[in-house]
Amino acid sequence: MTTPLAELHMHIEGSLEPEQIFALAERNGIALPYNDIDELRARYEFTDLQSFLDLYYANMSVLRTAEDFADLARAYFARASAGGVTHAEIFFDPQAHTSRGVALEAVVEGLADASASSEREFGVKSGLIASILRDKPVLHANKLLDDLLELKAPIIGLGLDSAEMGFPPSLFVDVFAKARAEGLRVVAHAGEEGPSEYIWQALDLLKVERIDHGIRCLDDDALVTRLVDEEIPLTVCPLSNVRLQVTPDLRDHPIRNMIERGLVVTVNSDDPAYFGGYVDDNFAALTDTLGLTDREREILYDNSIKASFI
Ligand SMILES: Nc1ncnc2[nH]cnc12
Ligand SMILES: [Zn+2]
Repeated sequence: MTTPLAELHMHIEGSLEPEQIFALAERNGIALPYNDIDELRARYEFTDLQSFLDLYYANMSVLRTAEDFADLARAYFARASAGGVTHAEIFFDPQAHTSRGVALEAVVEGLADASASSEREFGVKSGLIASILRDKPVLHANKLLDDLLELKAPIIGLGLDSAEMGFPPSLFVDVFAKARAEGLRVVAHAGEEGPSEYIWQALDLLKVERIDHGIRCLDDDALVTRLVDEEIPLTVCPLSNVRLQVTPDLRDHPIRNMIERGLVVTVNSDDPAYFGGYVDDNFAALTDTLGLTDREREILYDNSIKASFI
């Protein structure tokens, strides 16, 4: 029997592979600013989070219909399943689509359709987490939640992502309070590029149940103690951290230190089409580079199931 493994931090738009970008551009009659896949791939060199986000949002132009979103999610489930994933809680960024004229209904319909059959088709139990773009106006976030509730979108939770610095969790207290009151599970990206203060805010003000990334907690001993004592899971993304230069090299990645300090760490791919691979590729890289032990792997797998909402 396969060992259960949950992927808890993966943006479905970040699983859009270069080949799919070209196929969807052709299907939807969209002109791309690249002549071929190699020219596109040459752009996958990032200096920080924003340099990645610029390309990530630009490439979404090919996603137009419910079918596009369903195909994207099915391709992810197939690949994740091959990599040993049995549960997946996937983020999507509704505002990145509605802002360019794609109806929220189309986004939700496509993703919900693929998610509803992921267990039967791919052996991956799944749930959807709508994520707020924190670098957009707060009023847009409130409207997004209202629209999702009105649509009765089959989401399990609300998240917070996009450019972190200068967009603290404190801006989103009201929308997170409403989401919790509506029975949604809540998570937030915090402490990826931003300071440990943003992790405190996500816990104290948004009352999140997991922190996405969170590696900057290591700057703050009192925060580490809190995260350990309250067993707050951190969804860490090692290859992402290296590609976005949050960590200089995988050899320097603090994941072992985090495990040793008793943090509830999980391993995830974040944006697998952009950062060098899926969750199994992240585990393989940790094994090759840091000599991840069988015991550490077992802890990380166990943590992923404990931290899962589904
Ligand atoms: N690593 C990341 N950080 C913040 N927002 C994101 N959206 C997609 N990937 C992200
Ligand atoms: Zn992320």
